[in-house]
Amino acid sequence: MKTVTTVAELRTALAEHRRAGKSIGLVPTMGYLHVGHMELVRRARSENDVVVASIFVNPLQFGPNEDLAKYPRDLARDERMLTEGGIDFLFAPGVADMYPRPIETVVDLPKLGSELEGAVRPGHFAGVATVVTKLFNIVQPDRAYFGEKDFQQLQIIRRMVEDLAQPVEVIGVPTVREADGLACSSRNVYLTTEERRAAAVVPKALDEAERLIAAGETDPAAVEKGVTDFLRSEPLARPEVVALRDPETLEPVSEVGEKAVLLLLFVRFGTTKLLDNRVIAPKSTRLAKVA
Ligand SMILES: Nc1ncnc2c1ncn2[C@@H]1O[C@H](COP(=O)(O)OP(=O)(O)OP(=O)(O)O)[C@@H](O)[C@H]1O
Ligand SMILES: CC(C)(CO)[C@@H](O)C(=O)[O-]
Ligand code: BAL
Repeated sequence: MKTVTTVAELRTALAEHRRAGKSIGLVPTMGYLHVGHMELVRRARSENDVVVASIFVNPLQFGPNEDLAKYPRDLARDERMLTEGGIDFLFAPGVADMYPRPIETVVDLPKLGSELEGAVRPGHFAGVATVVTKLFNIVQPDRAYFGEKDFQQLQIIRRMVEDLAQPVEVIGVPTVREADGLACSSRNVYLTTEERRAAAVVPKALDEAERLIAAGETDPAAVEKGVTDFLRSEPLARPEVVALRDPETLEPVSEVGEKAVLLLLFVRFGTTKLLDNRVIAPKSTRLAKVA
């Protein structure tokens, strides 16, 4: 694996492979890697001739009061993990490499990007869409890999690629979890021992939603309230988003049970924000599965 920090160097290295007709897979990350990231790497490795991972803690997607400065970083450890994962290039630019001048051009999805997590983090998804577009332009990958853990991000990137005809296949990878069900996340290291124990309530809240819907609840507001109450039964959990939505458009649903619905959670423990979600299958499929 070769670590590259400048746009020019990466472009030169990849041009040769592209000329030789090799397919290129991209795994964009902010580093401090864990087994969730490595699952993206494994998928990319199995589906492409050349694999590029990027590590860039993108200032554009952090709000003024967010954790940009303290975001966990360990490049040497990440390099070891990516070498083991068998990737070809690590693109690890500095801020001056990615943004030599303050950026004037922004990719924004004002509607999709301002809801749910976007309502709690104004401007976040414009920062994500802009940096992902720039990474796509630099790497020109055939395929790019994103985790379903960040479900809204994945749908925003899919929509951006469709709207702007970006020539990339976007691949969503299922969420990798810890033994107690908590989704692996770089920010889990911020949790105190007590908060980490308490955080197991988040995946359990997804089960609670399934239970309520399987028991016949069809009113989305009632399911959202049931899940919020369940989360609040854990004193350290502060639910900020508990929303049932259409999995593709992310729009509110009027009823649950007939169609697949997305449950999206954004829950704070102290200053740490945790995300999780589940697409809950329609009743008919669940019955079919039982039969
Ligand atoms: N548990 C996971 N399973 C699958 N993919 C994941 C998981 N965690 C992160 N990813 C994906 O890895 C990519 C890079 O994510 P990122 O570097 O922000 O890590 P993260 O663990 O989500 O960090 P944070 O704690 O800051 O949210 C994203 O596409 C993200 O969805
Ligand atoms: C996609 C991404 C690498 C863009 O900075 C980031 O939002 C992330 O790690 O999910
Ligand atoms: N994991 C998504 C990137 C972020 O929280 O900024």
